[in-house]
Amino acid sequence: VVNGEDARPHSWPWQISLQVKHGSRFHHTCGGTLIGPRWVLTAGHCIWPGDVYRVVLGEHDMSQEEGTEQIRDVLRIIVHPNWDIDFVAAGNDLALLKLDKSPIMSDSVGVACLPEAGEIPTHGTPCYISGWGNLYTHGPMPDKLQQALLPVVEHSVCSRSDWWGINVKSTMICAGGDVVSGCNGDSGGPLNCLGQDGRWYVQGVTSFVSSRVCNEVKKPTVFTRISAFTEWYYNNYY
Ligand SMILES: CC(C)C[C@H](NC(=O)[C@H](CCCC[NH3+])NC(=O)C(F)(F)F)C(=O)Nc1ccc(C(C)C)cc1
Repeated sequence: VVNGEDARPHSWPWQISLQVKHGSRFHHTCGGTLIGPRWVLTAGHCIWPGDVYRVVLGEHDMSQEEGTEQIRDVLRIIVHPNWDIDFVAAGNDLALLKLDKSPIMSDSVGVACLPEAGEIPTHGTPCYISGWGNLYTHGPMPDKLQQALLPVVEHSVCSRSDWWGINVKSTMICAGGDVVSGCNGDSGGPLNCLGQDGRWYVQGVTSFVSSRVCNEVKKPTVFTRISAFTEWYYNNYY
């Protein structure tokens, strides 16, 4: 997250760290959201065939053992059938991970609220991105979970030719601007938006930013719109 701040620990209890095994060690590669006791939603582009993953829940500071961390193995990975790493602009950048067993729910670990099918967050809805991604383009990863307020940019603006043009589809949400943005490593994490009922809903899964600079002017962060895939994840969730 570029130009964000340390999140209050465990204020986004559905935020997970997806970690990939290299040699004998695991390291953070993407964010994700706990959407059910044994199910995590992340980005399709976070998954590489043949890699071994694990999920860390209740994490805040990656450099400390805080006593709230819970580690789970990934039993099954279901990447959206229409995700294609060579056609990021087509969208469908989603994957479901089934955990070996449910984490223990607590103040630090909880399941996210998801939007109704087809719900579109309106222009200017307050949404926070959260993640352990780079603090700036090609910059370092933080130890503590970061967050930043990213107002929603409506599709009609985001799809202008000097913005994302045809690369942004109606199954995506744009949010943020030229100061705050997601960055590498935030992929797959949640876009947390305030609902009318005063609860936080995860409306998006962090998908892409400009390949030139994470917080490029007129290139807001682009998220997969979860409410466009309700049927897919319910059908795969058992
Ligand atoms: C150096 C990094 C920031 C490069 C940049 N990476 C990204 O945007 C990566 C993964 C993108 C999936 C495809 N590899 N996502 C992120 O960094 C995220 F913001 F989500 F955290 C990128 O490739 N961006 C990109 C790729 C394709 C498009 C097409 C839609 C034109 C647009 C942007």
